[in-house]
Amino acid sequence: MTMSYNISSSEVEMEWWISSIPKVELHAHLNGSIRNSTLFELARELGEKGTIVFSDFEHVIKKNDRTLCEVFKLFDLIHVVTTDHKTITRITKEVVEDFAAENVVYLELRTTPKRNDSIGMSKRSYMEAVVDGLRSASSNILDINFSCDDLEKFSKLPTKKRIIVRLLLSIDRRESTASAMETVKLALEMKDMGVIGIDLSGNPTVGEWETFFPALKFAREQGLSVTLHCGEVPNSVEIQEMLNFRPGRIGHACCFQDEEWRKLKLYKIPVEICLTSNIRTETISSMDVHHFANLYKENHPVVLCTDDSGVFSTNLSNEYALVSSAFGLGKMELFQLARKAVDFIFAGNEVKMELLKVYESAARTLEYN
Ligand SMILES: CNc1ncnc2c1ncn2[C@@H]1O[C@H](COP(=O)(O)O)[C@@H](O)[C@H]1O
Ligand SMILES: [Zn+2]
Repeated sequence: MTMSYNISSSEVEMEWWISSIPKVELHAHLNGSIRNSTLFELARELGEKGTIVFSDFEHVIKKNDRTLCEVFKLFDLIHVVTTDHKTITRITKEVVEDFAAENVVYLELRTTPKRNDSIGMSKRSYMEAVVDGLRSASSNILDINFSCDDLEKFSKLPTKKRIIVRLLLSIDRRESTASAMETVKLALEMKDMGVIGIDLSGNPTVGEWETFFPALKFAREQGLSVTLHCGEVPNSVEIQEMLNFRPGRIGHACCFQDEEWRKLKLYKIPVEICLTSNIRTETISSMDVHHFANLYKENHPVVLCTDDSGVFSTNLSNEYALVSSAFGLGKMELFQLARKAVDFIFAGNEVKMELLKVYESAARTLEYN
C-alpha cells in the first residue's frame, strides 16, 4: 500500500533546493532559537530537582497560538531553565550547529546579557559562556579572532558545516539607562570576540525610547552597529523617533502608518522580516496582508529572518519556502533575495567579499528550473 502525503513532489524538491542555497540570518535571538528537545530536557531535569513544576512548564511550552504578550511570559519561563553558564554554552553551540546544518553561512546571533548574583553570573560572564559555545561548535565556524587567511579559505569549506558568526548584544526594554549603558560598554570590550552591534528588543509595550536613546547613541558613536525592534505594536511617536535615529536596520515594521512607511523608504533602512513570528504572534493577521510584498515590489532592502526558530518552530529555509508559496517567488528570485542580504550585514568588507564568493560559486552549481 502506498502512503499518500499532502506535500507534492515539487514542494519536496523546492524544500530541498531552498535548504541547499547559502543563506544569511540577521535576526535570531539565542534563547528563542533553543531546540525544543533541549528545552524539554532541561525543564525535566529542573522538575526532578523540584525547582520548577514540569507539568505547568510543559503546558505553556506546548501552547501553539500565543499573543505577543504571552510570548514574553514564555521567555521569562525559558530564562529560568536556561540561564546558567553551562546551559548558555550548550544552547549557543546547538543553535549555531542548527543554522550551519541548513546552510546558513553567516549568522548574527543576538542575546541579552544577564546578571544573576545568586549564581555568580555577571553580564560579562554570561557573554563569555556564549563565546565558549561558539568555540565548541562542531561546524567549521569562523567566529572570533579569525585571520584573513582563514577567511579566504571559507568559501572552499564543505557546505552545511561552515558558518561565520557575529554577536549582537540586546538591550531588554525593561532595563534602565544605566543597565543599557553597561551592555554597550560590554559590547565595546568584547569587540575582539565577535561582538559587532547592539539590538533593542523585549516587550514593546514596556519602556520608553528616551531611556535607551543615550546608550544607543553612545554605541553608534563608538562604532557599533545598531538594530531596533520597531513597530511591533502601534506607537507612532516611538516609531518616528526610532526612524529619525537612522538605525543600521530595523526588525518587524508591522504597525506602520503612511508617514512612517514614507520615512523608512526615504532613509532606505533595511528591514529584517520575520514572517512566521509576525503571524504566530498575530502582529500581522495573514500572509496576504504582510508588508513584505510591498517592500519587495518596491525594491526596498529586506532580509528574511527567523526571530525565534525554537519558540515558533521554524527555520530559515522554511521562511524562504513561505515567501515562495505566499508571494510566488521562483528559485532565481529566492537566490537573489538570499544573496542581497549580504549587503545588510554588520560585519565589514572582508567578510562581505568572502560571502559573495560563496554566492558566486553556488550560482554556478545550482539549477534554477
Ligand atoms: C517575538 N518578537 C520579539 N520582540 C521583541 N523581543 C523579542 C522577540 N523575540 C525575542 N525577543 C527578545 O529576546 C529575548 C530572548 O532571547 P535572549 O534571552 O536575548 O537570548 C526575549 O526575552 C526578548 O527580550
Ligand atoms: Zn526579534
